[in-house]
Amino acid sequence: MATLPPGPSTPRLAQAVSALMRPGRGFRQARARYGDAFTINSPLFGRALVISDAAEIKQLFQAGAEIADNIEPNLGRVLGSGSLFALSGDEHRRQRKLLVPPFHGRRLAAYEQIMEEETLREFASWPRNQQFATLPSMMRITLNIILRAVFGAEGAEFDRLRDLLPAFVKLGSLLAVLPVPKVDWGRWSPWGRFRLMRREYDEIVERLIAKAERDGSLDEREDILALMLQARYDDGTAMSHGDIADQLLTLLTAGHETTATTLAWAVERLRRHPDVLRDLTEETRTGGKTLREATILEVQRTRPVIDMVGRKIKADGARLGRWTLPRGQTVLVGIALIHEDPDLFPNPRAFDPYRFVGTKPDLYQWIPFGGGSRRCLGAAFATMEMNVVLRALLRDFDLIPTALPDEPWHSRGIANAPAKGGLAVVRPRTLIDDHVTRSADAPTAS
Ligand code: HEM
Repeated sequence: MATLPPGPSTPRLAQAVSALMRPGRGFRQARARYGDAFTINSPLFGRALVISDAAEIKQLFQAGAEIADNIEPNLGRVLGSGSLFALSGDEHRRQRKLLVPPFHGRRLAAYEQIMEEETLREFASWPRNQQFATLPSMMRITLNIILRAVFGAEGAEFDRLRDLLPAFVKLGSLLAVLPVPKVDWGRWSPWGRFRLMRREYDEIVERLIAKAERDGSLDEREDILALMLQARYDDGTAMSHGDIADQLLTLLTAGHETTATTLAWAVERLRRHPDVLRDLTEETRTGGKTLREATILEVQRTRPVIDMVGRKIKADGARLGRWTLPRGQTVLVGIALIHEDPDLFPNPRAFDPYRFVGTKPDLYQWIPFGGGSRRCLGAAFATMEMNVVLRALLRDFDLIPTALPDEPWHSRGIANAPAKGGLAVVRPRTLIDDHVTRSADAPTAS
């Protein structure tokens, strides 16, 4: 048996409850006590090695699927056996190859219009001069964006999915971090309710697929469902309807809450950093984006909404940095831990977007999207989405700074959100503001 580093000796359940109640804290305390690698014991992962050393993380992310691959947590059971989250090795590679094209280049640019429209639609309902939590609003924006990107035109099925998915994702996200019970408690149990929702989701998707297959202009559509129906594996075969349903659900769930919680954190951080907010507002209103892009990077560094990713060791005696690991060993990468490494990010607890101005982060050190061959498929999509939403916010509203204490972390199951939902107070910008800004910017006559 491999010698793993020491770690907290509290019982499994206590470690899991603490991780849910106070996300991030347990890992930080363990790192302070045991160093950058330690062992935890959790009901979901068993005895797992947690690493946060940059070189070891890089090695793990770069290891081939025959050395380190999918951790296979409950996500597969929640999202379906065809979901990318459930697949390993060649099958993962095969499916991922088909899913990459909609998330890059020209295809990606086609979604910007949807992002702007959905943002403005939601912003129209924002209360003015009155405190409100932005998270529910960000959730509606990101849900509507991903629904439209995935299914294209709106309609009855679309409306039903808009109602069904928030509850479905919320329950699924919680079930994904709980062990599956050995006994089936029937339809009223959380898993039972989840199965009923899944059945309804499958029926809706089947109807949408049938409609799309009758659509004479399928090849002109930009939505992901249409692209998947036309995609072919290397051997020329098409995706099965079951696999399409699983992948679409994967995109709908993975792409919705994570982006919304990051946006709520952006609001929370910016209101507490008025200097950054002022520069950012000015930049946006004069058409720039450099500081906004850096701000998104810094929000994700300081408030990574997913605080760990995992891999399962697939080879006997695999070497990972200082460790020789047995087949089956779970390794977790502490995302928040490496983001707080002072050797990589000086003064790491400070919120300082300027650190990313004029430089791109190292993608093995700045890892809110994970890394390697399983890195988040929607990273570019999410980044563009956050950029569009923040651009509209800063352009159309004055976000009022606050002296309130920082919002603590709150675990929603998979994603960690600001506990008060990213409270905001906004004042709409008026034509008078625009006029004043323009006059102030204009060169003064001597
Ligand atoms: C700020 C927003 C987001 C964050 C923080 C995030 C984070 C992550 C993380 C940490 C992983 C696991 C990576 C690993 O194991 O190395 C992941 C995987 C994934 N994400 Fe995201 N994600 C975000 C948005 C999105 C969006 C918008 C989509 C789709 C539209 C998406 C789709 C996926 C998919 C399909 C995977 C599985 C990739 C695979 O197994 O090959 N994510 N994401």
